[in-house]
Formats: sequence, C-alpha cells, structure tokens
Amino acid sequence: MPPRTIRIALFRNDLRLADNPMLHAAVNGADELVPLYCFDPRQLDLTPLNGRLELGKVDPARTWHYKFPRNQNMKAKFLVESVLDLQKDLRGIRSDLLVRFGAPDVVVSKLVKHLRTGQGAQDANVELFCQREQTYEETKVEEALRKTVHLTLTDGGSTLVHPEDAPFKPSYCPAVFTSFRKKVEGLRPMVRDLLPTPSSLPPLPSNAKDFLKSQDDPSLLESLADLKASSDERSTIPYAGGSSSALERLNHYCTPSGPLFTYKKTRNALSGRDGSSHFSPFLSVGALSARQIFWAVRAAEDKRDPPGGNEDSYWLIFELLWRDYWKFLARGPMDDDRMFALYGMQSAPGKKHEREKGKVHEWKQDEEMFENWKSGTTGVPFVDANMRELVTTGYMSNRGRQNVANFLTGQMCMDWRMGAEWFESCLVDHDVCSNYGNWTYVAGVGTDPRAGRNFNIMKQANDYDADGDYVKLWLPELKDVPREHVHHPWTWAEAGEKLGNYPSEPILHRQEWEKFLKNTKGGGGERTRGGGRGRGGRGRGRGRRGRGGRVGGTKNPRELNEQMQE
Ligand SMILES: Cc1cc2nc3c(=O)[nH]c(=O)nc-3n(C[C@H](O)[C@H](O)[C@H](O)COP(=O)(O)OP(=O)(O)OC[C@H]3O[C@@H](n4cnc5c(N)ncnc54)[C@H](O)[C@@H]3O)c2cc1C
Repeated sequence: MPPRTIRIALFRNDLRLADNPMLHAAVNGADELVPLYCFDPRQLDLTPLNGRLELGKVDPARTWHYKFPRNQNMKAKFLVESVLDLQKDLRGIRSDLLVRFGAPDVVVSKLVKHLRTGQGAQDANVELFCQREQTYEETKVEEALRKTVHLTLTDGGSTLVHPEDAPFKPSYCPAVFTSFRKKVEGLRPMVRDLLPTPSSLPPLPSNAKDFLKSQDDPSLLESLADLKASSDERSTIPYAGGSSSALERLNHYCTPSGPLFTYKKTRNALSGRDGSSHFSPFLSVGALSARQIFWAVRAAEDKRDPPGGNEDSYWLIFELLWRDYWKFLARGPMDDDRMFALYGMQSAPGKKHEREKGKVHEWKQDEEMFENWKSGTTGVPFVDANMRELVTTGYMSNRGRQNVANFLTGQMCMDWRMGAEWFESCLVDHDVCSNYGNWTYVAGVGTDPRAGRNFNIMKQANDYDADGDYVKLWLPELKDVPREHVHHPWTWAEAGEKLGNYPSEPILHRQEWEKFLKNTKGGGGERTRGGGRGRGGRGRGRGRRGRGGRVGGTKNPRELNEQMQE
C-alpha cells in the first residue's frame, strides 16, 4: 500500500470555501484533509487567554513602530465571526475547521507530529497548503512553515488578475497605476473563471480532532472579542463577518437595478449604506474573492435590458484593480519592505531607512498633535468626524481616508507610519498592501511621482458634506452650529457661541483657511493647497506651512482627486 497523503489546509486571509485556490489545490490528491486556522498572537491580542492555554504567557499584539493594539474590538469581532462562519460551512459538508491558538509554524509542527501518531500514519506524507501573501511578516511565517513541513503556496486567491497571467514579471510591475491597469486590462481574459465550491472534502484523519483538544472550547473565542456587541447605529458597515454575510452583500449590490449601476456617482459618499460597495471588510479576510465580485458584476451586466455594463460597473472593477496594484507592487518593486519604510521608495538604494540624498521630507513625531488627529480633536470638523467614525466603527469612507491621511502627512507633516499604523489598528477592512500602499501614495513616498499632493480640506468638506450632516453625525458638540459655520466652527465661537468640549481653534493653518473662506465667501473655491515638496520644504508645526499654492499646475481639487484614483 502506498503511504497515505494527509494534507493540512491552512486558511489565512482566504476564509471561504468558494473560489479558493488553496483549498482546491490541497484537496487534489489528498486521502485526508485537515482544515486549520491559527490565531497568531502576533496578529491578534490573545492576552485574555493567558493562563488558559499551553501557549505560555503571550504579550499583546502590537503594530510595528508605534505599538498600537493590532486589532481593536470591531476588527477582532469581524475576524472571529469570519472564522466561525467558515467553520460552520465546513461542518455543513461534513468536514471541520480546527481553530487553534499560536504561531502557525509552532501549531503546524505539533500537528504534523500528532497526525503521524494516528493509526497507520507513521509513514504518511503530511503536506501543508496555504495562500501566498506578499508582505514582510506574512512571508516570514511562510519561511518558518517551510522549515517545518513540505509547503505548497498557492496564488490567485487574493487578486482579480492571477499573478501568473500578468504580462510582466513581479519585479517589473509598472510603478504607476495607469500603466499597470492598461497592461492588465489588455489581458484576454483578464480574470480567470471561478473555482467550484466543494460539496464534500476528503475526511479528517481519525485523530485530528484530538489535537490540542483543550483549545476547542468556544468560550476561548468569546473572550477574544465581544461577539454580542452590536455595531453603533450610525455605522456604515453593520455586517457580520463571514462569507454568508459577504454573499448577501454581493447579491444586494450587484443586481441589474442595484447600486452597482450608480457606483461611480455615489462612491465618494461619506456615509450611507449603498454609496460604495463595502466589499472591503470581506475582501480583507478573504470571505469574498475579488473574482467573485468580478463575475457578479458581469452577471448583473448581462441581466440588464439591454445587456451590458456602464461606466459605474466599469469603475468598480477599476477600483479593484487598485487593490491588485498594491499587491503586485508589494510582491515586486516594493518587496524589500520599502512599503513600510519612512522614506518609502525614496529611500537610499540598499538603505531603506535612510533618505535618498536631495529629498526633503521631514517627518515629525509629535505625540500631542498625533493624539489630536487620532482622537478627532484637531478642531477641523471634516477631519475629526472621520477620525471618530473610524474609532467607533472600524470603517471610514475612501474620501475620508484620503482627507485625513493628507491632513496628517501633508499639513501636519507627521510621520505617515503613525497614521498607517493607527489605521491598521482600527480598520475592520485592514489590508496590509492597500493600507501601506495608499499611505505611501498620499505621503508622496510611494512609486508614483504624481502622488503626495495636498488637498484643500475646506473645499473637500464643502463638496462632500455641503450641509454638514456628516460632521454633525459624528461630532454631537456641533449639533447647534449653523450650516454656514459648521466646517469652520471657530468663526461661530468668535461670535460668542459655545462649542462645548470641541476645540475653539483649529490645530493648523487657520490663516490659510480664512483666506479660502474670504475668497470664496464660504463655499466653492478653486485653489489647492501646495506641498512645495522638493524645494523649500513644508510647514513645521502649528500655524506654519510650507510655500506652495497650486500643485503641479492642477487647477481643481476634484481633478486632483481623480488623479489620486487614476
Ligand atoms: C490612507 C488610506 C488607507 C487605506 N487603507 C485600506 C485598507 O487597509 N484596506 C482596504 O481594503 N482599503 C484601504 N484603502 C482603500 C479604500 O479607501 C477602501 O478600499 C474603500 O474605502 C473601502 O470601501 P468600499 O469597499 O466601499 O470601497 P469601493 O469604493 O466600493 O471599492 C470597491 C473595492 O475596490 C477596492 N479599492 C477601492 N479603492 C481602493 C484603493 N484606493 N486602494 C486599494 N483598493 C481600493 C477595495 O477592495 C474596495 O472594497 C485605503 C485608502 C487610503 C487613502
């Protein structure tokens, strides 16, 4: 008898059965299959389990430089729900998901030994399959796993375009998004078909469930996140984690008369349930694949009368290509971790923590100012409302993210990694590549030479929250401030009115804003704020800013915003 083949299918950010290349590959040729998920103490705070497991004492999981908690509550809850949903789906096809706590290489090494103690399994081939990730910590996990067991890394589960189909080698991925997009849009087909959802799986080895059985207690998961916590009633994303909920959202959004076909017009909404797709939380844990979205969009287009897409349905795919772009960059041109380095792609060659000669970025690490940004008390309502929404719900619209990131880096001149790590800590949809990629872009240290331009926050506030409803939703202190003052409440405070606990002075640039208000009589206005990068520097500290004016000849902030997306 040939030796048995036992496969371990280690789920990472691919928490689904549908269209899952890792699972598909692991099943093929397996006599037995062990689906496994590991809660890694470096990624999720497992300190509530101290003393309850054989892990030893674990420290809280923290972000890299600034040591923020890795997963704030809503994010932890969404992850735990997603894992439980996958377990339910696996049980539905008479398999199971072993949920265990510990670094994956440690858990897998013990599991392999344990499986070999099963009846007739001493000489079994035990092999591990998992999805390949792109970034530093994740690839370190892969290296550690490879030392433990025969490892197969699978591709194609996290992007729209399969990396093997890309018309360039990873290190030659175009540095600018438009070139990347044009190259991949030229592929025929651009996106592969969906892999089938398994209706059954090879059986679990008879001794698999005995492995660290003490960790099977559901109360362990309950202590990692408050699973009963309901989301804030103002939340834009009141979804539970998991692919059931992801499919519900997909089926709601992508119908012939659904919000998909107005997406381009509504995607900049700051709040509301259907302005944008809200697929990002599901994508970040892999409860949904980008390809599932692609094919749901195509199906909705085909069902229209007459059949076909429009610019809105095209634009959703266009945005998903941004997501692909960051993943391809992380694997190619930014793969030496420059995505996390202070000077990013402007680091000196071979010395990613040193600035390249001639570049003038000066980043501050002023804790007090950062605290203002983080807690939503900068005195600039448009920034503060977004930051409070982030902390309360774990989500912020794309428009909000662009603005608060721009404010922190371009105007407060703070180390962009502080912002990126705070986002990592809070965002339910945190995705390493999209988060750090977008931050490097906004901070002007990414691959794209057009990036890093400043927004006019006042104009953005007027354009996207004309009546101040969004600001008032998140800043109850401003509920009585009249519409015409709501984005610059210091003018209301000066008239002797009370703002409660809200700052009566903006943290920065008051004079600039007043100039803007004067020029535009409270609305509209065409000037953009200039960064003046590369010549003469930027503002340093409260009340001062760099010289600039118009940026790169661009006339209009809306035009600028399109560039940020294009
Ligand atoms: C500073 C900053 C940090 C960000 N951090 C993250 C992050 O951690 N995780 C994350 O998924 N997105 C991140 N984004 C991108 C974008 O803001 C979110 O993807 C989007 O707001 C999610 O909401 P949605 O699903 O409704 O998006 P939609 O507008 O409905 O877009 C559809 C999908 O396209 C993708 N997408 C859209 N815009 C971008 C973009 N600029 N970059 C990459 N993918 C995009 C997302 O997967 C999104 O779900 C960040 C943007 C900025 C400016």
